[in-house]
Amino acid sequence: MNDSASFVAHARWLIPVEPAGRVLDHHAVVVRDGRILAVLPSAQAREQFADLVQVELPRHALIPGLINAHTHAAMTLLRGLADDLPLMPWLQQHIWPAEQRFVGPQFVRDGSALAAAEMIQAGVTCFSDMYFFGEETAQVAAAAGMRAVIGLIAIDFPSAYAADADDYLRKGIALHDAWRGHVLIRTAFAPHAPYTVSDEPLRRIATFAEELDLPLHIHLHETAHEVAESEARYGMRPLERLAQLGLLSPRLIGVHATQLLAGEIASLAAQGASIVHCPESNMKLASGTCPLPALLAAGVNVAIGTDGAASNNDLDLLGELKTAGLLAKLGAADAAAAPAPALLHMATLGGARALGLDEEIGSLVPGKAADMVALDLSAPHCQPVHDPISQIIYAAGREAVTDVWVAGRRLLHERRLTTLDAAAIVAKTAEWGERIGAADHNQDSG
Ligand SMILES: CSC[C@H]1O[C@@H](n2cnc3c(O)ncnc32)[C@H](O)[C@@H]1O
Ligand SMILES: [Zn+2]
Repeated sequence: MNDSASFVAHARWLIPVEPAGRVLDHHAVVVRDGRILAVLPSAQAREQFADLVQVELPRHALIPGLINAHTHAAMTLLRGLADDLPLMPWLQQHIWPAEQRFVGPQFVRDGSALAAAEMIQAGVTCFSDMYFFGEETAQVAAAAGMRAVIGLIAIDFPSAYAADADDYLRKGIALHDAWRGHVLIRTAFAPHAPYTVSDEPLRRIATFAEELDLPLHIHLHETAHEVAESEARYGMRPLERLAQLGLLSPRLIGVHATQLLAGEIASLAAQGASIVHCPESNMKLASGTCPLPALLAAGVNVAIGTDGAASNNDLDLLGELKTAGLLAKLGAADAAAAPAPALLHMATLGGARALGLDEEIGSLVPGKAADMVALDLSAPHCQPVHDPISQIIYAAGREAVTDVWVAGRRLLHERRLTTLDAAAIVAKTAEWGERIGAADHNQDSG
């Protein structure tokens, strides 16, 4: 652990997330060896911990690091490639052909570095990824000092990454073994979706997830078309099929969930499963609306994700929270739906719980890792600060993020990336932009 992992951060407002909705004025977080030792009034901290470096955040709110619970990091290189399409034509006619043509280790490395830079600048300290060549994303995240949960993917069709179901599983387990015990990198099984993974691999994945004690991350009930196709093909809805195959458990992280019956919400709650809400991707692809207020009312653990940059088109998690709040209020015709503290919970403790990391991250309490984000609320568009939590979500946004720490290491220092070379990343991205832009991605255009 480096020296800088021990310090005292003094914030104008400290928002620990636990207990929910609490805002502490003029409080400090004492960090020792990358862990939170204490949270206490600043004046007291200055006396008791005078020997440590004092970090001053006089105009700032200090919150737990944000957790992007569903993304495809390397898809930053496909940002804006195919807008204004619904999910299946978007995937089948544009994204999958482009991936077949371009995705390889270097693509994933460069795209993941771009995503890491964007996410750190937006206050994201941990992301859960689902993409080909996860080893590359793991290396990029670890080198950047970010936490990541790398998806051990499975899909029924061959790719540059793997030939068949056995190959995907073998490579996934090798990836898991290679990173076992790493401080920042974890893994999760990540079968793509019920409509692209057959029964046999899904059954095996459920068994492996139990044996290895890993989460199970899958796109689920993303569109009405997915549900109708499952009914026609299997005689049941996707969630029911997953339940029959042994996937419905506290490990399950279902992403999107725009089509849920009341009984399905009840069984997700009863099983302790988690849902990742991706409102902007759902809106952009016109996939449907995740019933956030009903999920929260039923006690389902809800996290938030951006999805990939090709269907969003950014990795701005605070922006995603604002969208989630506005959409919930409109959809429920209830301005009290999804209050700001509940939204912040989704991006912190809710994400941590979904990923099985809630003992380690998700709130600013003693014992947890010092994953923290400082936001400067002094800009005109953030003034006055009646309610810092509301301000962060509805007025400040990612532009206010000035400093980011993971396990006490400062990855963003007064808006400057410390572990990534932004100029080099942008230059490499421009090269990919030219290569990808020069190609024809529309499978229908002959
Ligand atoms: C097996 S790697 C992940 C796979 O998922 C594709 N993808 C990206 N966004 C979505 C989405 O919203 N729904 C379904 N699939 C998606 C991505 O392009 C990769 O092929
Ligand atoms: Zn996705």
